[in-house]
Amino acid sequence: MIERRHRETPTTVATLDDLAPLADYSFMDTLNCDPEGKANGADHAPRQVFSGHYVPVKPTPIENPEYVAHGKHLFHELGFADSMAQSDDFVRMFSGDLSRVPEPLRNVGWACGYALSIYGTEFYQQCPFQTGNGYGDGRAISVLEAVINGQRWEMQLKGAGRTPYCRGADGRAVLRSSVREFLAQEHMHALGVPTSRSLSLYVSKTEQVRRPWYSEGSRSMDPDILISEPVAISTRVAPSFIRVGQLELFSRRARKQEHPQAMEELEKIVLHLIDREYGDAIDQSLATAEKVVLLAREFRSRLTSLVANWIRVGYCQGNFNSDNCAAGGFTLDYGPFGFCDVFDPQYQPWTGGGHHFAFLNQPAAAERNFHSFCSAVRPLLAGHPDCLRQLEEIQRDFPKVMQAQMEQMWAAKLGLDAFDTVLFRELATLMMQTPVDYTLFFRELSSLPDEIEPLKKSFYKGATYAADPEGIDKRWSAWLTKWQSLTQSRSPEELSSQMKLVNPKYSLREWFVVPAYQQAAAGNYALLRELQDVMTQPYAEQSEDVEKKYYRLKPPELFEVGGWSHYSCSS
Ligand SMILES: Nc1ncnc2c1ncn2[C@@H]1O[C@H](COP(=O)(O)OP(=O)(O)OP(=O)(O)O)[C@@H](O)[C@H]1O
Ligand SMILES: [Mg+2]
Repeated sequence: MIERRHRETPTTVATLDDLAPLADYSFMDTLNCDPEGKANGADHAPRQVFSGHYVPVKPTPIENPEYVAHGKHLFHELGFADSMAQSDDFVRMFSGDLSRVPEPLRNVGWACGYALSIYGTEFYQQCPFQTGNGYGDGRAISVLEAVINGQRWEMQLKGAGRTPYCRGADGRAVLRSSVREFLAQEHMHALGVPTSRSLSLYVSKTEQVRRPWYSEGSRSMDPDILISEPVAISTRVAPSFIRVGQLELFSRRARKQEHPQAMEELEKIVLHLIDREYGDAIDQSLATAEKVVLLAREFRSRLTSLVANWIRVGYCQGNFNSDNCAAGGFTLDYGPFGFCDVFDPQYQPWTGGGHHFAFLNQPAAAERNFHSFCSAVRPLLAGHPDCLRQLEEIQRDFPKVMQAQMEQMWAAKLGLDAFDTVLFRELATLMMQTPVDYTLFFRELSSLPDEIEPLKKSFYKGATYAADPEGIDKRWSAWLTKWQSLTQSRSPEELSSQMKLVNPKYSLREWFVVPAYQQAAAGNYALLRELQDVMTQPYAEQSEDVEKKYYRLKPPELFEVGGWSHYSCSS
């Protein structure tokens, strides 16, 4: 759990003409296109898509696009020149206008269907046709696969207009949600947590859409007004965007024998997933059934590690359905997410999300998604009893592996060689009763305080604390003494610096992001840039100025305010 070093390659891509030859659309030869799809991609009305892995769709460009931000670290990793993000042809392409891209870039993108399971239960109601054939990328359109420095990346526009899966909605994303997703992806990567990455963000200077939102200072749970917001297109990048829900779609069709190619389509999408996400871990020459067993084992390892990392950094995904669970084991879909302030096992910023997706329930939610994954790939093991048995075992042991990851993570946060149940239980109780700011507490602890005074910087001092401050302080002192005795064998310098690579100093709290997207909507990107800077070095001490602004408790007046502490709509 250390901060990623950014592998930078020399700039080789300075223009779209340099990028064009790196494009590789070979997936179109191995995966199936929707037979009813239109080659020109003029396919924007909601309809059922009965088969095929992808539908050709032309993005709908936003009007009068303006540059907002680009992912500088990703640009450098890819060898892209920073100046390209503001060049006319790049802006045009990544704000949705593919009409003039240089060959061999194509002027039609693609969208994919997927199914939905919520907490392990299959859903069809969200599909306008009640069949599952109308659900999928409703506003996400991929425009390119490219092999850059030996690595393959898919680039996907979000908010690029309607697709056959739009369900009657506008296919747009507003600047607010795009800024949130853009910053969070960069922050997550810098935290060392696997994630889709931010490439670029453009806003329209003229096009707006209406969305339900909160009036200023509103304490309502649900939005109480409709506001007009500028539309934006952000581009995210990953080796693939295959979701657990996507495997489920093809598996459901195979199970119900919906068409003659259904089983073959399931096998193809699973092999494609292995190729894009697990190429290093799974030997290509194996038979499909053996590959599937290895895939399940590797995905379990990635998913459990991912969720332990989310909890390490205080992240709640909020809507951890199977369609928001990337089969490559990284964070996907920053919708109603949040980074917590107060430590609260039930923290869930999304008012529609329910407790099953709350902060410390994420391991259980991940298990449900893993069950959905196992059910989806199981048909490929028919006739292979040994592989079926192995898959069952892998599925059955999920909680054990998850628990081991969690204990390892808590031990690392506390600078311990091994997890100590008693110490942790007392800490969790104290953190809830005081309560503490999660980020501040662990960061202060990482400086190895002699007494509890420095830790008090993280105290919110709620009713339980106020009723008996001396009593609680005493328990904190006793806890600290016990913790000190367990860490004594390590050199203090080494312990502290190791803990500071596990416990970030800065986290992307919602009340930092709100003013940044508000300013951005008024055309001022200064705060957004500052946040981009601060939050891409979350483990660094940074300047006194930065510390004063971003290393502090959440102001009391911002608790329980709609849009700042909770939200119902994320798009
Ligand atoms: N404005 C919109 N127009 C069309 N489809 C939409 C819109 N907003 C959301 N959707 C679709 O509704 C579904 C549920 O939305 P959700 O918030 O999980 O996804 P999202 O944030 O749009 O997408 P992703 O999971 O791709 O990050 C998704 O399939 C999404 O494509
Ligand atoms: Mg989603």
